[in-house]
Amino acid sequence: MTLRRPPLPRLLLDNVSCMRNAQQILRHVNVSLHDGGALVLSGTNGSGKSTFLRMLAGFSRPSAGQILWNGHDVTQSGIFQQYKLQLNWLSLKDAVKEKFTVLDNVQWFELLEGKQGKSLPALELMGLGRLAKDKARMLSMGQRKKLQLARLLAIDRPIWLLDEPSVALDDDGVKLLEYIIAEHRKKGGIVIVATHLPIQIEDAMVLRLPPRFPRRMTSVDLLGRADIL
Ligand SMILES: Nc1ncnc2c1ncn2[C@@H]1O[C@H](COP(=O)(O)OP(=O)(O)OP(=O)(O)O)[C@@H](O)[C@H]1O
Repeated sequence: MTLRRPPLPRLLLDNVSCMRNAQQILRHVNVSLHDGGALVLSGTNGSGKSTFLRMLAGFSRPSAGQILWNGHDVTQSGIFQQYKLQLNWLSLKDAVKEKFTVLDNVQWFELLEGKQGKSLPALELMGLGRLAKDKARMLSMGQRKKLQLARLLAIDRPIWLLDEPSVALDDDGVKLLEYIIAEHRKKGGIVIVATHLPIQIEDAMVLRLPPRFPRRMTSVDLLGRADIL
């Protein structure tokens, strides 16, 4: 009888800690995600959800531990180049160009990705098909969020990092978000969502970050306080 090794997790956080502005935000986090997996980061304002996502996106490094993609440390430069091409990042800054049409705002990202043909179907799925030719400045906040979600679908990368994806969406919009997340996972995609709002994601791991409290000022803070210098 041959013993098969279990498959490596696609993404593994191995005892990861993270600092921001000289304060510890995450301590010794261990998470393993296989294809089709989902992780929900919850917690109060300022608890570190966005910091966690930024670290996964490579904007900062863990202060301890490792983030492994297919078993490789993502902070190694050769690996990082490949890893970042797996990521689809939805942030609170929507990067919507108001003078461009709604369609151009999605198609531009798709073209940068070397892809074509998915932007209009993605906008239609998100209920923005009829606004495709309108200038993006005409969109409401919820519609702008749907435009961002259409970009996720058009770019179509495997690991979604979503920072507060349901903010500004109405109930039907949230259901649509939950639907596209479920469909992405069915195709083997991984989804990591930071949110303080309820969201239905089947079998998702939930990591609740503890609240953070005001702390003593650091030298970094003091340098930024002109009033006390
Ligand atoms: N640009 C920054 N520079 C330094 N510190 C920051 C910066 N942005 C946030 N922080 C600090 O990092 C900590 C975590 O913030 P973060 O934005 O990750 O929290 P969050 O859980 O995403 O909050 P929210 O629910 O309000 O979006 C907070 O204490 C915050 O003050």
